[in-house]
Amino acid sequence: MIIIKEFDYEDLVKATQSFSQSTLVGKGSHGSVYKGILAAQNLVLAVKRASFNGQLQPHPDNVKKLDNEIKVLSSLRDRQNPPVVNFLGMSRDLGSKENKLLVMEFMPNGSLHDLLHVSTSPPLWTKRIEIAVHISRAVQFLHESNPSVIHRDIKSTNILFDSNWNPRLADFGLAVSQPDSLSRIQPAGTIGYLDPSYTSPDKLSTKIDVFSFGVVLLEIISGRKAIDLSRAPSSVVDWAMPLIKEDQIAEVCDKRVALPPYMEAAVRHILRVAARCVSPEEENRPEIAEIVLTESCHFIERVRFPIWTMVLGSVNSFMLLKRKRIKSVKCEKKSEVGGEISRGKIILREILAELH
Ligand SMILES: Nc1ncnc2c1ncn2[C@@H]1O[C@H](COP(=O)(O)OP(=O)(O)OP(=O)(O)O)[C@@H](O)[C@H]1O
Repeated sequence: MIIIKEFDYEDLVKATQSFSQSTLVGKGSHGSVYKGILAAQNLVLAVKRASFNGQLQPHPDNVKKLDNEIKVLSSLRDRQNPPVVNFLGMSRDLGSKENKLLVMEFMPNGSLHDLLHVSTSPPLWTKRIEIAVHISRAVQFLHESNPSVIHRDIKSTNILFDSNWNPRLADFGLAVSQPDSLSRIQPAGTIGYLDPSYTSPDKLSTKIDVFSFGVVLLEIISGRKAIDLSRAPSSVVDWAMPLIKEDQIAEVCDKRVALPPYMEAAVRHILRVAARCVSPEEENRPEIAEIVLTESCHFIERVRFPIWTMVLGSVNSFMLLKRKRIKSVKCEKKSEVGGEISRGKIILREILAELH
């Protein structure tokens, strides 16, 4: 992986065709992201610029958020292949706020939000579980980084897929790094994902990310948006919680894709984890490490187990077939050896002979 820390501003202007509409990927609350191609280095980039908010200069609040994003992403850069969007660098400091640009690896496969709510082919259940496990690891990576990072805006639009369709956490505009002066940071986030008890700066903790992660889990399993005003209740949490409590798992599951019976246990487990994550009381929510280290192993084991039962099932059918075919052989063998040879041994010997 090529890591370039500082990009020439003019090169980025050229790469994005002067921030043309045709290269605009999307606009967020504080910045716009453009797709850029640096032909010389054979790099496809996502270039983020602070929004101007109708002014001639980028708005200072937006520049602050972009600065924050650069600071947090650069602090997470050390690890190889981090589960967050790959930070490549920024524009060389020319002393002008207008020229401040964040440069990331381009994520070509859209967001989890699009996959769940826009795509005409919603993800299969194994993919959903894989995504859930990946995101839990990404959140753990942030919380266990040194210094620890709280994302504060975990949501399906901020989970982007890389070229291998692995989900990565993006948009660190609201992220806080622990040594920051926490007492001055006002609560922020996105309605529908925001921990309702996060009402004052002193309530900031990693558990607010755990709450948002729980909402994302509910979204992944149900295929419902975090907030859908066309439904009652509009919040996925308010809708799903009573159903999970009554163990009405099938009711919560996205009906666009049939849930294979062997995956029911894994999905039930994820929904129970989600219910704990979105618990109104912070102390009842698990730490992300607990979810990743214990629960995700269960997800995988529970999903893999049926594969083994299928393999064992096929071996069993094969044995039965063989058993029928060698029934007569068995009698001949018995008389041949003149002794009591166990039925199992003969069957096994015959099968092994055939396999040779
Ligand atoms: N590295 C990237 N590669 C490809 N697309 C990206 C990348 N980063 C962001 N985007 C896309 O650019 C758009 C703007 O992203 P941004 O993170 O600024 O805001 P947002 O998450 O959409 O909104 P908000 O800031 O309100 O949370 C989104 O459509 C997002 O999917």
